[in-house]
Amino acid sequence: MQDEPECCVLRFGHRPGRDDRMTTHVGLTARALGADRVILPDNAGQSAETVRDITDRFGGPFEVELNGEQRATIRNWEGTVVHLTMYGEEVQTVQDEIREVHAEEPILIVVGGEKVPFEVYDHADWNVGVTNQPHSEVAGLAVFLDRLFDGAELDREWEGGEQRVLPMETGKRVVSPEDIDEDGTVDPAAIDDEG
Ligand SMILES: C[S@@+](CC[C@H](N)C(=O)[O-])C[C@H]1O[C@@H](n2cnc3c(N)ncnc32)[C@H](O)[C@@H]1O
Repeated sequence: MQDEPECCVLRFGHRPGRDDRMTTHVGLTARALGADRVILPDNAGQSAETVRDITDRFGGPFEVELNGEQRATIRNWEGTVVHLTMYGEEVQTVQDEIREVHAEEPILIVVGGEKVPFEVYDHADWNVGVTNQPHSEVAGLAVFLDRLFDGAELDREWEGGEQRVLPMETGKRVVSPEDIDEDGTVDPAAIDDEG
């Protein structure tokens, strides 16, 4: 997040068609929950477009990169590499140590799709399990980011974009960022009820 060393998510592997929604959701979850960048495989162009479009509409900063050299990106990462896997160490055991290291250096969080090769396990500084049960890369990423940022990502401020959602008990309210004062007050005339 802002004012910290970079947090980047790498989606390892992508099967066009079958993985489209999952890969898109990895990108959207990375953006929403505090990462600065997502690296998607170069055959995931449609997912990249969707995540960029959401960033344009709802704000950033957040970078989306397409990169076919995934193994090299992991190997050459200058910082800490965390690989999320059901076979890894318990997140609750290693989260404090990873948070301390991330305060000093960039972190690359690798999530798989299809089978992840052993060299990724071998190269990672930490292989981390969000439980040791099989589930999904999106769920694992969400829990891990929340543990990494200790909940601070929920209060993140967004810059730019075209719209902000106003949280409310019932219904949907969306305004333009320009209609929100620095103290968070919203111009009542700007409120656009969407039903
Ligand atoms: C559906 S799994 C498929 C894993 C694949 N069959 C393999 O053996 O490498 C896709 C991804 O979800 C993530 N994942 C699944 N369960 C997880 C868990 N318990 N903790 C952390 N990540 C998990 C991992 O990143 C994994 O690569």
